[in-house]
Amino acid sequence: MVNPIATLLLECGAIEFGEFVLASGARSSYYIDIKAATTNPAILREIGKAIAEGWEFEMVAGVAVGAVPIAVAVSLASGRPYAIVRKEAKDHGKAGTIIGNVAGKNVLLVEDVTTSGGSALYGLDALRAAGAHVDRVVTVVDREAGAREALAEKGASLLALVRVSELLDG
Ligand SMILES: O=P(O)(O)OC[C@H]1O[C@H](OP(=O)(O)OP(=O)(O)O)[C@H](O)[C@@H]1O
Ligand SMILES: O=C(O)c1cc(=O)[nH]c(=O)[nH]1
Repeated sequence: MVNPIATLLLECGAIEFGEFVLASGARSSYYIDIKAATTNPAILREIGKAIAEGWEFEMVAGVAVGAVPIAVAVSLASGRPYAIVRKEAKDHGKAGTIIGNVAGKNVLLVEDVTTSGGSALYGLDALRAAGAHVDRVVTVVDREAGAREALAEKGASLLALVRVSELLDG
């Protein structure tokens, strides 16, 4: 295994086999417990560094909850500000869906795992509606289950630190 992030995911036991229902409603015989990786500071730091060193951007953004620690790690590694896309709009205080001023910014959207791409598409639409320029999504693990194609239809490319086939095929 030459992909250092894939090695870290395997070492922390993030790949589990069993019966799982995914966010999209699909069923799967395996699950990438990405939170096992992103709650580990050493692994989170490496993920943040890999994304910060891999791509150019003015701001990084993530959809709550899973992508938030990743956006923060990328922000700390790059010195660039981050934004959070809420799953539900807040209706009190500074109401709204997006935390951070993304208008007119070249924003890199990050995801922890992509399966159907539903969460990434939601983030893309929300950021664009707020005036951000977003045409790239970087995911830690792409399950190679349609996200790439779904994002391409919206004019965005999906870039993955790890493809699930690398984890499953060894
Ligand atoms: O590509 P998709 O089919 O959208 O699936 C991937 C999404 O599913 C998971 O989120 P989940 O809804 O479990 O929420 P969480 O991040 O709040 O845990 C994961 O964190 C991704 O955001
Ligand atoms: O599609 C999902 O919901 C999903 C799949 C997976 O392997 N890991 C995860 O955290 N979410």
